[in-house]
Amino acid sequence: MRLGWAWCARRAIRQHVVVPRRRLSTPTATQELSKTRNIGIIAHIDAGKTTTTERMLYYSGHTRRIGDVDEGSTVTDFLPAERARGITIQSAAITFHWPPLSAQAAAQSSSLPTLPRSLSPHNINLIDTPGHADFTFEVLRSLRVLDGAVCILDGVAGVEAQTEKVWTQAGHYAIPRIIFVNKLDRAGAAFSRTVKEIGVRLHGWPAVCQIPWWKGGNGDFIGVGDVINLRGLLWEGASDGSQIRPFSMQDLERTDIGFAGEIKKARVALVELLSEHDDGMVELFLEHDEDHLAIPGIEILESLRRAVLHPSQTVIPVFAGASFRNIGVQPLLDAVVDLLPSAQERPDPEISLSGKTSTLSQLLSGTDQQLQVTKTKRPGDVKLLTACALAFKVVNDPKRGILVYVRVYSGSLDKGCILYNTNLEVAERAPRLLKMYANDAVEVDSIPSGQIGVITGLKHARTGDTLIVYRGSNVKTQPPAPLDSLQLRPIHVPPPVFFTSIEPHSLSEQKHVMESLAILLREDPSLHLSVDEESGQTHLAGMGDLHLEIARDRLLSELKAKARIGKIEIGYREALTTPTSPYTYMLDRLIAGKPAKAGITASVTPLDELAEEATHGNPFTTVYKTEDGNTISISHPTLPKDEPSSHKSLPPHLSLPTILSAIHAGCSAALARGPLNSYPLASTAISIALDPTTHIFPETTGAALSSAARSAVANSLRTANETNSNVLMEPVMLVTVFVHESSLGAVVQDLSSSRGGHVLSLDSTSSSPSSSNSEHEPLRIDPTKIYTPPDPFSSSSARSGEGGEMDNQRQIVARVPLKEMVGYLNHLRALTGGRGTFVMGVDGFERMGGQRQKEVLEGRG
Ligand SMILES: Nc1nc2c(ncn2[C@@H]2O[C@H](COP(=O)(O)OP(=O)(O)OP(=O)(O)O)[C@@H](O)[C@H]2O)c(=O)[nH]1
Repeated sequence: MRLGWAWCARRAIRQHVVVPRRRLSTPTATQELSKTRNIGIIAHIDAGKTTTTERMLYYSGHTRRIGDVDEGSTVTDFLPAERARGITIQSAAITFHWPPLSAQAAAQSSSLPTLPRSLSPHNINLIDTPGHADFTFEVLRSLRVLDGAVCILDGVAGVEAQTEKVWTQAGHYAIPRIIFVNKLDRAGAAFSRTVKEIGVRLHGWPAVCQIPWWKGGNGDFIGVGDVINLRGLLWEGASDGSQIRPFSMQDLERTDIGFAGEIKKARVALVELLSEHDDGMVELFLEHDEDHLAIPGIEILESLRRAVLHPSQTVIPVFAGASFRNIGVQPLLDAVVDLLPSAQERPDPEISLSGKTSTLSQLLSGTDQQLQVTKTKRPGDVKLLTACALAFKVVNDPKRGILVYVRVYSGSLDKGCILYNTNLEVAERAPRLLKMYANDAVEVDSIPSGQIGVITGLKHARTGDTLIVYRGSNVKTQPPAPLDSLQLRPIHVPPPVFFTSIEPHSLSEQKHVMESLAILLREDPSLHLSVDEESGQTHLAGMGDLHLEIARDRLLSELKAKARIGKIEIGYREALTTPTSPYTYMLDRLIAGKPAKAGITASVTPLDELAEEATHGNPFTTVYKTEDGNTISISHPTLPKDEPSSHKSLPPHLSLPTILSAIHAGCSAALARGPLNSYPLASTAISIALDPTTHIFPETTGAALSSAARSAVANSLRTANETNSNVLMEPVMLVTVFVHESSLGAVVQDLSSSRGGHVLSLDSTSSSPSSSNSEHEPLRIDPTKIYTPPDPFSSSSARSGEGGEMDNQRQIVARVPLKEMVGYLNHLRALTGGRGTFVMGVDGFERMGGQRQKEVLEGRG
């Protein structure tokens, strides 16, 4: 027997064939979408994502040597900061083919289910995602553009906390997933236990598609048993893992009868499992006289595929390997092609338009009832849309400048097209389009729907922005409403909880420092920058201390900014305790050499959500919400929003939208710095009462209104602080800790007594906070009902499989102040003998106790 991919990869590698660039750049427009896989690799930090990706690139013939994470020579971890730390920080998107293009000759058909899809070359767009909790938003942003995912688990550590978190997030996006249990060569590796954990902690039925092959039953890890095709695959000979020797069941029965028997058991279990989830498999089973072993491998593959593509995926195909030893990667690539969907097979992307949500195809076909209502005035306008894409990653490449990675969802982005950015409300031309092959780029003329590519030369687009092309577009004009508000898959980024100060070494360095910061912010919108005009201080805020550490390193080393960076501190917030009376600020001075005049009447109150709800939908009131749970409510009783023709009291150069956005900007600036200790305000409601007869003059400009709003709000906040003294709020985290039962008491005691946390629940690991809060209850699976092959090393492993320690795993969910969680991992490890893990996310801001507030205000916090 000869394996198609093994043969092709071997030939490509033997001849040192790096597939010619021009061939790779075959116009993507002509490539069949059905032969494209947009996939991501998700996992816990250090599970082996980068190591596996390097092998994928090598076997696809794309690289000539296998990069090594430990040597810092990988293709995907290409930022110096990533290489230095050996971790992935930024998602890199790479395109390659599997099987290699040279396998074309071996392919006879790929669309018919009589042969596996993996016999003919497919275009794989691979997004490598970071594993560290501080980079959760990197992961979320990547998830939005994926059509499928490979989750890599460390076969020693099993399912880890971060994996569970990302897995659940991927589930919310309904992304079909398969699992690769990696590192099976390591001492303590336990495949069986890991498979059971998949069932219990990832809430799905593991479909064991491969079982590990240990030499002599308990020796080195040498290959896998292929349960789908009933054979053994032995990696031998070449050290690069390119030579794989297949063993038929007959061969195995002669040489390793125990292993052959286990493959058969696994096959029976696989068919039984599929029969419970796929009617097609029941029919096949009956057709083949109820003989589990007689069903052809291709039929098993098709049944698995149907189960994986089911919208609420409950069957999780599991594969085995050790990437570092070059074992298992080629069949994993086959599984990507065979089991994960093409863009055509994915549900329509979610959009929001004029604040309503719908899907892209409903919008394009005009079938969405909700949207019909909002666009009644000009229903034809959405038909002007010719292409729609999401900028999912911005990377500053030292050689090529700013690269904007996009996923196209409809139409085609053509070289030179004019893109309208609906987030930033600017239009810009796309001068060059590229396809990225790791560090290599190939210029293309277009990026069609369903594909991932790169635009260079854009000046504005940031990570997360929606880019549209419409008929009649022009760099100077906006698209007609409602197209101008179209947003693809919007995500919510919670407020930053750490910050640091940045001070350029000298005035002459300031420009470069600010430009470098602007690059960082374009790349990563979960970083926030605030410049305080009064003190001249610049603050950079982020989601975690590592997040800011990496930003700092990149700023200084990579972008060569010359600045002093302060220590990383917790981002506290300020809040009011009582409301203020309305305060009017009248501005009358020169701005940029011209007379400017404007008035603003503002009052500030602790946020009352009910009152805010009551104003919703009122044409005489405009409400903005800011990220820290503040609201800015502007009442304009003589200026109805939907009747601009009645705004006769306004000077001709001012429109209501200009006025509102200027006031919004001024209020936001005032909220960024509170009077108590210069922290931003949270849970504060600003009310502005706008009366054109007393606040707007012929000399009123947007800048004047903004400045007046800022002063009015800042004065109100100061008054509140002087009379009633404002309070500090601190970030509180929702923490989920996974521990063995024996450590439960100590960990709970530590969280609730020493760290001032509130334990919300104690549970077995079969429920998670994120899923239990959701409308869909997670599937609870009895681990004794999951098939697994025996673990030869189970007695020496840290956790046992069948029942055993896994049943004694406990999950603690608690709310704990962030300050108490700094450095918690080391403490948890000490309390749990190294076995406890945790994940956390911001749950909100809470008022601090008097003593703690005093400590922070005195600089001891
Ligand atoms: N023994 C063994 N070690 C492995 C295997 N795969 C990866 N490693 C090692 O595990 C460590 C982490 O591997 P990476 O590939 O960087 O893991 P990662 O998941 O990309 O990590 P992040 O980028 O930080 O999220 C490295 O030291 C690898 O050499 C394997 O199959 N066996």
